[in-house]
Amino acid sequence: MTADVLKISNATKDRGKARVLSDVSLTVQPGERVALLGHNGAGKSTLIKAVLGLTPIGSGAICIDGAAPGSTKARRATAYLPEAVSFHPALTGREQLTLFAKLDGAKADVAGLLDRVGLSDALDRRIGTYSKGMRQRLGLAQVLLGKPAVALLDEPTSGLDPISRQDLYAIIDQLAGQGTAVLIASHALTEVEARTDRIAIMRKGELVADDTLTGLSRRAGLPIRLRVRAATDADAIAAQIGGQRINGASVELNCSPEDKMAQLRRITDLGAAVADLEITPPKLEDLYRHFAQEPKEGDVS
Ligand SMILES: Nc1ncnc2c1ncn2[C@@H]1O[C@H](COP(=O)(O)OP(=O)(O)OP(=O)(O)O)[C@@H](O)[C@H]1O
Repeated sequence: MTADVLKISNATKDRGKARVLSDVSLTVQPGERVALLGHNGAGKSTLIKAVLGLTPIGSGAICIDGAAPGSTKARRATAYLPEAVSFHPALTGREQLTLFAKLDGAKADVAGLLDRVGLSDALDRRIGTYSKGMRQRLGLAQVLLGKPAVALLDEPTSGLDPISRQDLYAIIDQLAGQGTAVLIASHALTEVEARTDRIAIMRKGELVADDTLTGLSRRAGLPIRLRVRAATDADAIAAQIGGQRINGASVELNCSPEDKMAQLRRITDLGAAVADLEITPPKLEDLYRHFAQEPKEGDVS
């Protein structure tokens, strides 16, 4: 089993009378990409700041590659990309990254790194002329530079166009591929659904879910949608399997995760009467709504 390179155990923090972190335990392993989700004010930034050693926790423990937050070892092992990363506008991308490499004491292939993040055409341009997406890419080049054990990325794709977002996630994949444990705080559910290994959801300072998409689906028990396209007679299919006719040719029905296989067997028993079958599991958006929203009175969790 791989060791957890980031280990947060029962972290609790109060700000005045408000509990902003409540018994939060979360681990990230080398090469793992974990999404940290939650409504505004749920405590994501506070947790990241605590890992960076910028704000102390009241009780519990945080361990980064075996070291305490804020210690020299932890700081060397951690890279952080804030939501709106800023650099010296008068420096070029190459100069800025060379400066970081010197500060880091690392021998770096600066031009190669800038090429990796798609900035090879802009390496000798002043950062003041960069777009937001270019600055984010430069920020990720800085993260890649240190080969960190842990990378904390706060809304890394906010304000970027769709292609830049995809590029950024490709770079994040490279980062994880080199063994970095990546924690991504985000509100972009569709992106993290496709590009992370595990989803952690915070609600009012508590970690209310921490699992793979499949695990979250199972726990939430939200229905799976089956859409059956009839070869000729949709009414006959609806009569046999139930569900609703949604157009001339298809029938749609929802089933629980436990009933899925039984339903599929009933559908395949219909043989050539079925032309096609689509299975749609709950989307992260539905799962997020399920876990991040406050339970209503009478709900059983
Ligand atoms: N410096 C501060 N002083 C007092 N309270 C703060 C401070 N920073 C954050 N808080 C409070 O701590 C709680 C958690 O805030 P935090 O910024 O961690 O949430 P978040 O999940 O990162 O939200 P967002 O998605 O809006 O960035 C909120 O109630 C917030 O008002």
